[in-house]
Amino acid sequence: MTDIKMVVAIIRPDRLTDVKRALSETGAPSLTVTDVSGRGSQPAKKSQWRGEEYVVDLHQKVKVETVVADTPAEDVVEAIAEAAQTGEKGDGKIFVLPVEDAYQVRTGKTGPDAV
Ligand SMILES: Nc1ncnc2c1ncn2[C@@H]1O[C@H](COP(=O)(O)OP(=O)(O)OP(=O)(O)O)[C@@H](O)[C@H]1O
Repeated sequence: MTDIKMVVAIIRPDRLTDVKRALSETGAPSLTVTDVSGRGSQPAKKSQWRGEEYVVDLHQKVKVETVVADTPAEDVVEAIAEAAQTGEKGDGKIFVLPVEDAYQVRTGKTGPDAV
């Protein structure tokens, strides 16, 4: 049976348009996008509010979740990485997770056919 994988990418918000395009071109156009904030090795920023200095250590990012069955997860990772990279700290990370099963609400299909 075909493996189902979820590729979770945390990327810069301004790379989203290019990442969406890259995913479509790779044959994996379906995705879920969430605004998130997070922390990696990107340094904290100092800001001021009403004269008080404070540290912003959580950065605005976008989480892109793509579940694939027929398209290899490695291709999805490569497409996202290429489209999301600027070379600066904070470009993000990509994780690949196994997916137990899938269910298509409209048709009742399950497994890879539902993806
Ligand atoms: N180990 C992790 N677990 C969960 N989320 C992470 C992890 N590493 C990074 N992230 C998420 O990815 C975002 C971007 O990470 P960032 O690019 O700063 O990390 P890095 O890959 O460690 O460093 P850099 O690419 O800057 O050298 C973080 O703000 C966070 O949301």
